[in-house]
Amino acid sequence: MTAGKLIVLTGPSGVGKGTLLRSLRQRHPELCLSISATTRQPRQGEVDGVDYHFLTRPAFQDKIAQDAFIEWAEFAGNYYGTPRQSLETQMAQGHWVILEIEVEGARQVRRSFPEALLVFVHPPSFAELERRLRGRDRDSEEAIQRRLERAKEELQAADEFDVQVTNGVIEDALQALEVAVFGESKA
Ligand SMILES: Nc1nc2c(ncn2[C@@H]2O[C@H](COP(=O)(O)OP(=O)(O)O)[C@@H](O)[C@H]2O)c(=O)[nH]1
Ligand SMILES: Nc1ncnc2c1ncn2[C@@H]1O[C@H](COP(=O)(O)OP(=O)(O)O)[C@@H](O)[C@H]1O
Repeated sequence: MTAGKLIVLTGPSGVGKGTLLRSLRQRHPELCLSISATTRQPRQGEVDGVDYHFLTRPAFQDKIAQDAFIEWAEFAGNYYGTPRQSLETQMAQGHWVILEIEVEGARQVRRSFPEALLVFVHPPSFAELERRLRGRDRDSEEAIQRRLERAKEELQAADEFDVQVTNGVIEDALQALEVAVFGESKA
């Protein structure tokens, strides 16, 4: 069995990580996406076990105690973590696995998996980040404010990562991401 590759996509909430990953996986269906656990309430249309594994805080804390996450972090008042077992199974099968996680979790992955490829996504400007967060109309004003506060810190950490991509024109960002992951673009 060959070990797979681990790729981390990080950057502020609302920058377009999820959007980029959806497009990347349309072009490269062989890429596996890790499904995170969270204590956040499901948004309308989100499905347990598909978008996230939705857990109560005590259940999440039990899993922390059992060392069931390869990384976890608190973000905007909720816990988020990457389940260890499914990731290790996919990697052992030789799959390439992508994590879409915030910066603190990405730092933990760097420590545990130094060979992982870590990609940081920038917004074209802070004003555009705010516009995207508001435009998707999914979070309360309080949740948006917490994401924007956190974004300021996260943007300062960009230099810690292997590759930095700016998500201005989506096609350009996708191409840069493809080059980072595969060494070439299909576009
Ligand atoms: N550390 C960590 N962060 C995660 C994980 N899953 C999601 N996140 C990040 O948590 C933040 C909030 O996620 P979410 O509430 O779904 O909001 P959204 O990404 O802005 O739509 C985002 O930056 C996600 O990338 C995880 O397993 N671990
Ligand atoms: N390159 C882009 N140009 C304009 N809008 C974008 C771009 N990428 C993403 N968006 C929009 O920005 C919002 C946030 O994107 P999303 O993928 O949910 O971000 P994240 O997963 O990083 O929180 C969505 O409404 C999405 O359609």
